[in-house]
Amino acid sequence: MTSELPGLIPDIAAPDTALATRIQSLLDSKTKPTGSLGRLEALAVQIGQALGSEAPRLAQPQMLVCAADHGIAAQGVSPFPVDVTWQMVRNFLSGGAAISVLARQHGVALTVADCGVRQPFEDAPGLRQMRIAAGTADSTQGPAMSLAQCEQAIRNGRALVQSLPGNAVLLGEMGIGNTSAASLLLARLTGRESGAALAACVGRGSGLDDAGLQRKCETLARALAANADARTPLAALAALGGFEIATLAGALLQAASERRVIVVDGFITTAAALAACELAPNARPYCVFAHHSQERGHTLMLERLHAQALLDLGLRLGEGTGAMLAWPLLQSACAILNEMATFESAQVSNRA
Ligand SMILES: O=C(O)c1ccc[n+]([C@@H]2O[C@H](COP(=O)([O-])O)[C@@H](O)[C@H]2O)c1
Ligand SMILES: Cc1cc2nc[nH]c2cc1C
Repeated sequence: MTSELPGLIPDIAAPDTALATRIQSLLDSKTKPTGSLGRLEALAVQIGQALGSEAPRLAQPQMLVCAADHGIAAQGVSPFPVDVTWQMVRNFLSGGAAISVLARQHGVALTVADCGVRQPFEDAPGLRQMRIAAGTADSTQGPAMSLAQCEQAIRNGRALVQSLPGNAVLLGEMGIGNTSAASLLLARLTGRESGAALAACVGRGSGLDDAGLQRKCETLARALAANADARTPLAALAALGGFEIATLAGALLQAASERRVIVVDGFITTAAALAACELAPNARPYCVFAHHSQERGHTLMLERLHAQALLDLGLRLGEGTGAMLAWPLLQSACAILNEMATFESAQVSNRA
């Protein structure tokens, strides 16, 4: 916890281990060999623990996609033009993007937040205006955000979740250049700042070729050098992150403080979770990591968070698509816990 910033980081309840034990016993009483539902059982325990109930019911899940632009994109670290962020947000809102389709398929409400896309948006249903600036500054030249901007983004994310109903949030993002910001956070927060160690944090993002990847690594090394003094989690988030990443970190912290279940999408959303959990380690048990992204560095990020992702589908889209695809597993975990018969109630013999 960062004590010098009163009110920025909410109090988050530590997980109730006695409750976890009770939920596991309940699962063990169901009509199945002990442990035979594998990781679905651990998921049921985690959801019950987060929601504080032996009979957890997921209610009014909210898909939140945070979007912003990145100054570092000017260095040619993405194969796509910056305008794609703005264009894709419009696509989210008009219902044609992958996340729009999947959220609709699963009956999950979709909210898109403009946290700092270069070009502003007119008001639209489903859009929250939370822009801090027209993209971050280029982190190869100095901090991407001021500390004040970063704090504002965290507060915006907290307010956003506070305004949404339900007890589960699914988090996703959009932002050309944001795999660079996420890799920079991974590199700084895990001390992998040069050579092969840095290269292990950096991937092809939305589709760089070999030469592009090489250039991206060199660019990120310059950004780390230009922000060598940003070493605390908050300073690193400000100097190397992005408006959408900081907003997501705030959203996650607020959701954890309200004991909501949090479904974390891919590489960039996990970077937000990494920063949030460095700021408030108690947030970690509320996070379900939806999928293992193809982006290089995600494995290291998940390791740092002691997390095993639910799915491994070779996804590298972002937007929250992996979180949305994992959602039915959370629903199944709750259904198992709430609806399965026990050996006793179904009069099934339990072992010889
Ligand atoms: O979520 C992921 O794991 C993921 C991996 C690679 C790329 N993306 C998406 O691609 C965009 C960033 O890619 P780039 O190459 O512009 O840094 C951004 O909009 C992300 O949502 C997302
Ligand atoms: C087209 C496109 C869609 C995306 N969705 C999330 N990130 C994206 C990046 C691109 C380039």
